[in-house]
Amino acid sequence: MKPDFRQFTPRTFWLVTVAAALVLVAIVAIPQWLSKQARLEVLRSHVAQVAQLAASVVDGDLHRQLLDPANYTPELYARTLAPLVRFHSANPEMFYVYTMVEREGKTFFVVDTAASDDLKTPHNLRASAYMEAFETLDKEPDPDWLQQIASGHTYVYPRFLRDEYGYFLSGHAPIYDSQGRYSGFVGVDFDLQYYLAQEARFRSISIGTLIAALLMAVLIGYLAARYDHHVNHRIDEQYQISMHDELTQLLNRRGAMTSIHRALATGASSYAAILVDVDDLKGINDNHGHAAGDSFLIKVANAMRASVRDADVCARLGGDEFLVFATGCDLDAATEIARRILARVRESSESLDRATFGVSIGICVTSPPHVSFETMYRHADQALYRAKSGGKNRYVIFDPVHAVA
Ligand SMILES: Nc1nc2c(ncn2[C@@H]2O[C@H](COP(=O)(O)OP(=O)(O)OP(=O)(O)O)[C@@H](O)[C@H]2O)c(=O)[nH]1
Repeated sequence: MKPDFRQFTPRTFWLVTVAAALVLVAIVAIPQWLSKQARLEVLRSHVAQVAQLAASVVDGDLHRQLLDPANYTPELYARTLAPLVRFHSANPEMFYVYTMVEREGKTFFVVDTAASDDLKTPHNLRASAYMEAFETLDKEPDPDWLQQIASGHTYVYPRFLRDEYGYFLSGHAPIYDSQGRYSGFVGVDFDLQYYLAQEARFRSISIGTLIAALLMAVLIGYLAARYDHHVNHRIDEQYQISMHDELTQLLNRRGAMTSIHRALATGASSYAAILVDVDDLKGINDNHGHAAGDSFLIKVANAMRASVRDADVCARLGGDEFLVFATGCDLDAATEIARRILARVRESSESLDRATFGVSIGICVTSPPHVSFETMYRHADQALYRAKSGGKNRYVIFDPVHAVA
């Protein structure tokens, strides 16, 4: 059989897809987020090392002299700057390389490699002037960052920060003169673009794995929804089989009882129980074979089905006993149903070429408040007994006068 791919339960599809997407995206995204943090940490330690190297190339004695504006000469500035320019030219991934000094909590540029014509850099840099004040536009993440540098630590910002030169991850390392005195500090700036260029290589992998996770979630949702549909379909099929008679496809006793209880709950004005019993089925079996008996049972079932409304309960209770349970059905309507069944059975037995084939019918009609199926069934059965004893192939209405307790 060709599979029908539309056969699935949409509700299950969406529930499972969303749940699977949450789990899979979390499984994919959390390691990605953690590895992004790890990559930033790797970059920070790289920036720290570069800052330490830059600090080590600065002549601390010259730099110490330059910290006092009274000592400033272009010549002293150029001599102090020269080794830093060579260092910067050898490491073109850096943006700005400079030195600074702190005065009363504020920072001022001392030398800046961007001020040198000898600097070899692919970047278009704006040079800061000697003793130009510096300020970040973002809030300083560590209020004591200057104290940390002054006490000998290499300080790297925890994240990229914005100042008037751009977005940078900056590293700062202290400079010491030949007597070991703290003499200002070096700054190296790594531009955000540098970081983004590194990250771009990971981004396509991240997006690819996220899309794969989402597609996987959709597939899981679809397979779960198909399985759910299949299982429900099988359960439904089993339920239908358990409720129906195999030979006639009418409801069986269990199916009848379920439908009757549902019908009784509707609180209709009247109910009719019409019991139909095949006449002399044993004789039919004996004389014409079991198959003929079966065939007649099917004809009786068809005659009953054709004589009632779709909403009425039409069942084979077992053997040769059938039942119609009709809701909102008064005595006239019930009698009419019985007549129709008899007529149709007669028609079908003519086609069987056996005038003796027939059914007997017992009718019981009741109105609320005292509607009990068990009682109705018993009364219909008493009426049926009278139909049989009265000569068969007829219907009899239950008469309380003949009631047997
Ligand atoms: N062919 C066939 N016969 C069945 C089936 N179920 C029950 N029977 C037969 O139906 C007969 C019912 O016998 P009885 O209850 O004596 O009823 P009856 O022979 O119809 O006689 P009356 O009801 O008195 O008219 C039995 O011989 C069962 O074997 C069935 O599914 N197919």
